[in-house]
Amino acid sequence: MAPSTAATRRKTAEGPVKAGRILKPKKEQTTIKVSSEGLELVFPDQPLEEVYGEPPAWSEGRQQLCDALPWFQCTQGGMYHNGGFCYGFLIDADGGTRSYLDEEVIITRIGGCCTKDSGGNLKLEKNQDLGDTLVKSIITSQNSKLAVGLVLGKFSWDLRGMISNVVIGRNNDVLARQVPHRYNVMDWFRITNVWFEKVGEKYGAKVRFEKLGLTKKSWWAAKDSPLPLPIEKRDFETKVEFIRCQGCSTESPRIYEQGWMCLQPECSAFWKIENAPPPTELTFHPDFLNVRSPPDPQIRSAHSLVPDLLSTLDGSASVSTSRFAWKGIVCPKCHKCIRRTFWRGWKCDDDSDLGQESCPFQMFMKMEELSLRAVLDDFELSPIKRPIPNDPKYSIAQEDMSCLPYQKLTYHLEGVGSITHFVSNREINTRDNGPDDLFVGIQREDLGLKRFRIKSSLVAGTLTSHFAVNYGMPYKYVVSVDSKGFDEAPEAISRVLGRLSWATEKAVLSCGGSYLPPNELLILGYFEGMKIGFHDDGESSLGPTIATFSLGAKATMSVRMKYKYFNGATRKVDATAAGTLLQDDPVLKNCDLENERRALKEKFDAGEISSEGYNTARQDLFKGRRGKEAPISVKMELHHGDMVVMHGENLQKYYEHSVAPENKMRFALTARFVKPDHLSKEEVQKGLVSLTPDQIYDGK
Ligand SMILES: O=C(O)CCC(=O)C(=O)O
Repeated sequence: MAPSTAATRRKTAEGPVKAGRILKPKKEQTTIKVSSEGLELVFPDQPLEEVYGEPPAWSEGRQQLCDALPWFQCTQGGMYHNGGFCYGFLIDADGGTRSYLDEEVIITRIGGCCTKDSGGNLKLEKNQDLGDTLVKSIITSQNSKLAVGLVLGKFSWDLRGMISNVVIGRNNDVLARQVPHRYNVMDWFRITNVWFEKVGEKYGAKVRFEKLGLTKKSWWAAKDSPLPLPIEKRDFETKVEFIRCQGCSTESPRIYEQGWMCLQPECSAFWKIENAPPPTELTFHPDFLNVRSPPDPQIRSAHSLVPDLLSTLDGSASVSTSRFAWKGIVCPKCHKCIRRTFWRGWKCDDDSDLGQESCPFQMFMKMEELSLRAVLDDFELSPIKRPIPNDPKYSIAQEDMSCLPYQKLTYHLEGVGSITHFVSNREINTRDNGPDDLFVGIQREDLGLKRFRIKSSLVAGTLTSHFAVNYGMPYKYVVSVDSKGFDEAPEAISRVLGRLSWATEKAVLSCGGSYLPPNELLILGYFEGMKIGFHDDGESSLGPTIATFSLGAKATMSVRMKYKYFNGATRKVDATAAGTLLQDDPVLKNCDLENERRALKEKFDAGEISSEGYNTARQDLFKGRRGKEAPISVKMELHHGDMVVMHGENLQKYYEHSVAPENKMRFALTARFVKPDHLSKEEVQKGLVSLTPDQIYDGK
């Protein structure tokens, strides 16, 4: 027999708890509630039992976990599947009715096909069958003898000032164990059974996992529980009984104590014990819980449970800036999953996950300099003068000779603004203190580049896919980046500021604008595979001009109209709810339904239709149309040494841009004018620029 669990059986006043659906109690409640298909059972709180050990890896945030574990790369949902296989599974608050967990066996629902009801509880909204992607991938992993990594979530809430940790336990009751963290890596498990249960009027899939390594006591076992029996003393003879259904001739296992049922949803005998619906209080058959599969060397995991990324880093620049080097690691001291927040490495008490206890571990690499040869495939082989792209899909640039040796290309977006691309070349790049020297210089400085949390991210805690640091006036847009004063700026930064001031002036004056000297410089650093997604740099505290200087790897910059201006309405929340109409539709050139929208706007402006009439007409116009992203208007290849100046407030208001570098290391240094109003004296002080004559750039 398998070792008996030492789980404390918890009883309610009414009797044993029959299900493991956990509801978050309201603040003032002092009891834990467990629902059994609508029936809420209340039992008194009791002290938490200590667990036997420590998880091999853990995190308080989902992002950290996913960043460090290759077998659990899903920031949402309970299952990580890829290419048709299930690799990782989260056992969290909503395992469904009859969830079960002991030291070696876990039974839970497969997830998916659910919506949240008004209380935030998951409800099956449609039948989950063998065609469901999650069900298919779990069955494929089972058939392929692929072990699945399990993560135990802590369902915690503050109960009378103490954190409760509730785990579903043996015979469907609830274990109150001190699960140490929000996410706790358990172990590798084999999938032993996948079947369907009726839930209300629908049916959904369930899975039984069995721990692969039976020799070691599980860390989540109760502290004082007995050690597991040695393998040679285990009972591998007990088997789950399989019975053939007379209706569909398919075998189903005997899973429930109360009787055998056909578990094929399409069979008329499905979910019936002797032709009658089963009792609501179903429990698992002891054999189904106690059966253990004999060791099978063919069942293996596809990954390491806790990858040792650090041991693979040799300190060379090409390794430390590669894609895998900005993955998370598992702290070798405290086993916390840590993201690579810092340019030079990892720090266990980084501030990417707020409110965590700290551990002194940090791993900062020396970061050897990367040569231009390593990041530019066509270094020394690239054309001295680049042909101007004239793909009719995109806006065509106008070239002028006013800034030679730069090729000066200007894209005019009617009624919106202009984008000026200063295309560099070998002559410019190789000059003393030019882009080639600056690429080396900037790598030598410890600029304090860091990844920050994206404030508006759909998935809380997402970090930017680039490192950033700000100099000069504070710039708090998109991410809040602590600003350092220009008086602390290294030489290379001041020289870049000189260049960007030159480019800003040239671009702005040539389109009749007024030049505001930049007083802020944001440095972005990209490793292999990093990028900046679509965003705008518009903010009322910023001037209308933004100038960017590129160093290192080539990148593609794309500029497109924002969704709402292209479509005339905000994004639909879901297929049924229409997006909100723009209050004041600018009807930009090349927006969707441009002529129709313009005609309606003209009628409205001329007072021929009321505001309701205008809205109804627009709603009719957009009816049944799927909104879509605007096509790319301007596409630019940004090369080492190039500068781009975006000018016009409306450009940031109506358009957005993204940049995707192509190789291992790139820096983008972006200068803006931040309006000094509302800033403190100290903040204004940071933005004071005094370039030496040598740092002022003359365009050569
Ligand atoms: O990497 C780049 O060139 C883009 C920089 C950028 O978009 C920004 O700083 O807002």
